[in-house]
Amino acid sequence: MGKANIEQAFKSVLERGDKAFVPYIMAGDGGLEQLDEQLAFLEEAGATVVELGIAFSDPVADGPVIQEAGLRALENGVSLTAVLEKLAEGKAKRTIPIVLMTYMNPIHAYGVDNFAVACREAGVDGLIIPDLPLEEEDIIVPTLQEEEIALIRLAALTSTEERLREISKRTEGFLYAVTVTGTTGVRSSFQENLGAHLTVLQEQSNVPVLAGFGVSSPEHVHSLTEHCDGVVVGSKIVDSLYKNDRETIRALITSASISKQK
Ligand SMILES: O=P(O)(O)OC[C@@H](O)[C@@H](O)c1c[nH]c2ccccc12
Repeated sequence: MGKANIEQAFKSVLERGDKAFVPYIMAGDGGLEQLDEQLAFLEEAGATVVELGIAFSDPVADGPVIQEAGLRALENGVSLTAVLEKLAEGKAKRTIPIVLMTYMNPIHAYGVDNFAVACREAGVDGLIIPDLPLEEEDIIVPTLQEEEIALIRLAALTSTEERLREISKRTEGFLYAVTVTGTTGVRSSFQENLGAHLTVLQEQSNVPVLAGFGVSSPEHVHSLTEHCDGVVVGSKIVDSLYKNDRETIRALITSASISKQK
């Protein structure tokens, strides 16, 4: 359960020599009744952990593909409460760890302590909260620790060295190394010194380092995982799931699995 579940999932992938693959999907894109099947598909396709997004009216870090998926989810009437209920219902059927991605506003509306308890009851193992800076973490960290839920921190390319060290030290579950400046979404290439940046983060961090933002092809997965433990892929997965192009998703997930390609 919780943080330990995430740690175990990474451990077994990395110990067999594979890289970790974390797909991001928007909860309720296609209707919340699809969620259980979507999670089962990702688990069966070989994902390590799933990052599940909660639609929000003001998604500052999200690019166009994720924003549109969020609008579709909101049109389907999806809310944080509805997603947590759905996750709780399907909990016994899943083994793949779940990380929720939500902004602070819906958490405040829910009530911080109630939210942490509801996450545990729903089988949520970790959280990504992009608009929660290190300086404000105290409002939620103690209660997450009590419920043993990991808080995954984001390392930005623009952060100072000192800040990156602090983020690497504090993060739980994994370190989310953001590979580009700006919002989420497919990019054709990455900046030249990215490999060196990821290597520094790997050295500083006691947990796996995963690169995310702009990753959309097996080639990206191969080149990034030369410098880190795995990848997070959002827009490409969201787009492919919307088009029901499951083969593209399978191929992407398999590209992180070195043992399966031999
Ligand atoms: O879509 P991309 O470029 O593949 O990037 C992953 C990203 O979508 C996912 O991790 C995510 C969606 N919304 C976020 C907000 C902040 C940080 C990360 C995210």
